[in-house]
Amino acid sequence: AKVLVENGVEDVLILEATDRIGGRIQKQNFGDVPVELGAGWIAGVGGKESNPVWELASRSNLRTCFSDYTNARFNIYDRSGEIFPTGIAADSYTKAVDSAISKLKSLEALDYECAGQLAEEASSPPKTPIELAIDFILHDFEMAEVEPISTYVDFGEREFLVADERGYECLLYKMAEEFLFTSHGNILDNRLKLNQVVREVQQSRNGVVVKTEDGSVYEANYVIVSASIGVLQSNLLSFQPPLPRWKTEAIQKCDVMVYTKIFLKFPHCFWPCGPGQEFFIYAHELRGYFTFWQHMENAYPGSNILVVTLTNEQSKRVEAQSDQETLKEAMSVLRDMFGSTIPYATDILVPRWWNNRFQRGSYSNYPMISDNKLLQNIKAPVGRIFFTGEHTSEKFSGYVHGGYLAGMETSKSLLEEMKQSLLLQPLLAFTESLTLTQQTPNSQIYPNVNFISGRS
Ligand SMILES: Cc1cc2nc3c(=O)[nH]c(=O)nc-3n(C[C@H](O)[C@H](O)[C@H](O)COP(=O)(O)OP(=O)(O)OC[C@H]3O[C@@H](n4cnc5c(N)ncnc54)[C@H](O)[C@@H]3O)c2cc1C
Repeated sequence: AKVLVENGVEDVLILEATDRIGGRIQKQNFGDVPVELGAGWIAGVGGKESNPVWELASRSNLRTCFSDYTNARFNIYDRSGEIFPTGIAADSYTKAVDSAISKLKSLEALDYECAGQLAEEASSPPKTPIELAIDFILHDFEMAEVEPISTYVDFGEREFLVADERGYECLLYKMAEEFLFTSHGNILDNRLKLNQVVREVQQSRNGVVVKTEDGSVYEANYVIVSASIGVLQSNLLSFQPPLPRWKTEAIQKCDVMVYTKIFLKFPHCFWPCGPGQEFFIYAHELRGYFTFWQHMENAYPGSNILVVTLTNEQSKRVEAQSDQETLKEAMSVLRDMFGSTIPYATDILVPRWWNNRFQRGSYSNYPMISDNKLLQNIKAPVGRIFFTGEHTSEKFSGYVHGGYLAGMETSKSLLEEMKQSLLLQPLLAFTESLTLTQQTPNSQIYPNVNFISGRS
């Protein structure tokens, strides 16, 4: 929206389903400190190019902490609370990396259709708890993307955790200030409409009609849909006429990753907090079972908060049960690692990204071997409807900077399209006056653009 306004398209409307802007960037106070339920890190810093989100953060003096994961693999606990000896951990890690790389190479060498099964057969699957834990860390975190990972190659390998009272979302408010009317940090501009759940997008030759859940109807020349890939896969939004098959097939083919950070508050700290101990791992027979832990003492000293990250099936499982059941499970894991005398957590916070009908997951995850056509089809406009969001970013899908850069790129494509249609206007008007006798041709192009979502 900011790019459009800065290029003279002032008549924009942002329709956001929830009562806040930010989407998957969301701060919540927990145990006296602000925690990030969604994006927490600025990933890709210190490289040859500057990450645009890092630049925004620097301009806002956002407080961040460097995250050093290098030691995590040497902090692997077994179920009796013993830390695996460094040699065993290093060997298991090397073995898992080699196996992942050879699996990837065999996938690349084979036809995609049958590659998955053959590669599975070629590599020996992880079996022991330590192998399963390392496999989880590698595939659900470090190597979840196709190599080379553009974020690290272009912007650098360092990652910084946002630890600022204003939250990661303050970057969005800062951006809003530059093109919307704001006062004391509140957005008062009526071009932002909150609590507007878009349910239907109807397009015709002349424009687009957008209908929301509360019965409001908006008309525009163009629409940009920036709902997540999970929402596009769900039945929240309907399109009239229906989207073409190449579009719906591409949308359905993209995987959605569920990533859940569970926060636990304790009366005091009982875990090691020295250098290299921010991240630790629990090895269990069930892959991904409360595997990846982080303490928040580096971000907020004295906060006594632990964070455990679950993904995919484990995320969906805990979302479906009560927080008290999840707390019981987490406590039993912590007692395995640190003994039975540790205090019981006084509070728990379990975000539910999968069951959130305005998200349906955490971020897009393109198949390891996918042809570029899939992404091109997901982002391609359909007539007057344009698509944006992290899932449309060619190089940075899954990240905040992916969403940010995709928004700018989509708006530029739309500006280009508007320019082209203005150039064609006299010609169209002439043809219409020939065919529609007695009717005044509607040759006026409205500058307004309806824009779905709070994130550009
Ligand atoms: C738990 C978690 C951890 C993450 N960690 C990181 C990280 O550390 N670093 C990083 O860079 N990235 C991370 N990400 C990814 C990052 O948050 C996203 O890639 C990015 O924020 C997506 O921005 P977006 O604008 O594409 O989508 P969103 O932020 O999802 O914006 C889409 C908006 O559309 C609205 N909407 C949906 N449907 C409708 C509708 N029908 N009508 C109106 N409005 C609608 C939604 O409410 C939302 O506000 C994480 C995400 C999650 C969930």
